[in-house]
Amino acid sequence: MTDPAPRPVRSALFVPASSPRALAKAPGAGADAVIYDLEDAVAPAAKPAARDALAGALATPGPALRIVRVNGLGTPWHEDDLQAVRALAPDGVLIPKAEGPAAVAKARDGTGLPVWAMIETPSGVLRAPAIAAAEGLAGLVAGTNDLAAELRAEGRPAMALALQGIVLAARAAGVVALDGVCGAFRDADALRAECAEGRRLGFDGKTLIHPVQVAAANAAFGPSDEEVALARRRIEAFEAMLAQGAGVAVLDGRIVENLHVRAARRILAIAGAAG
Ligand SMILES: CC(C)(COP(=O)(O)OP(=O)(O)OC[C@H]1O[C@@H](n2cnc3c(N)ncnc32)[C@H](O)[C@@H]1OP(=O)(O)O)[C@@H](O)C(=O)NCCC(=O)NCCSC(=O)C[C@H](O)C(=O)O
Ligand SMILES: [Mg+2]
Repeated sequence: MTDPAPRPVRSALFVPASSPRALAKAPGAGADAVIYDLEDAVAPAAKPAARDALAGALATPGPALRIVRVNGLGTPWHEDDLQAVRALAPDGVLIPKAEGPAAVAKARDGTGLPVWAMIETPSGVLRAPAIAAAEGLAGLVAGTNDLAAELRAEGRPAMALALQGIVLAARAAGVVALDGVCGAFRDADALRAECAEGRRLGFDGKTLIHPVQVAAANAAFGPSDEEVALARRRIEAFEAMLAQGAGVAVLDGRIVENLHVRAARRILAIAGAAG
């Protein structure tokens, strides 16, 4: 098992490519990634214009990772979307409703970009390990709205197995795992609770639908000051122990082993990258 790239993706803001105001606002929203959406946020009649609008939106590089969500395999827009994305060369392409590695290969071959895959159907959940292991796959994204509808599930607890399966598949393949959106975008408490739950499950970050949600996700999925301080102390304790020729250290009454040091280094890398 390898670890996801240290570039943090604590927050990934969906922005409808059909909304000029949102397109203008997204790069400055403070999210680690912006997902330019051509799929569900864009009405069928608006799709060609939304595709054209991406050229302007992606013209200026920004600090955020820039990913375009195309319409799915089997829709009338998929091929044109892939072609447009190849020409625009963002940082990645996101495929919705992924149900197998073939869809990943098609997106990778069609765009030449790292592929992100939404897991949001029962078949997608069951095949998440193969999707995550596909060549060129950078991350899995839980699509909790579609998934809830398809499962006829009510609320996140009813989707626990699926969410854990997505994290499990991502971890086994060493790719990033992003949690689904919190649709109640004016409800700060609901968002905080979902972020905390997502982090406990092991997700690296959360997808979002409104700029007002970015700060909470960055805070929840980034290491806290306490975590950074503890990580530093664990590394120091372990290195001091190594210098004395011992195999494990003890800090605050708890054992510190190699695995804790690896986790501590990852925390420091994320904290450093996130500034
Ligand atoms: C939900 C919204 C429709 C609300 O929009 P609005 O009513 O315009 O909100 P505000 O008036 O509060 O907006 C204030 C300003 O912020 C800009 N804005 C709003 N949302 C975004 C955004 N996502 N990115 C960038 N900027 C944004 C507005 O333009 C206002 O700007 P200004 O006028 O200049 O002040 C809207 O937030 C929205 O459309 N959100 C995205 C919805 C979306 O992308 N949905 C699809 C992805 S989620 C999904 O598909 C889940 C998954 O597939 C699953 O199955 O679970
Ligand atoms: Mg969806």
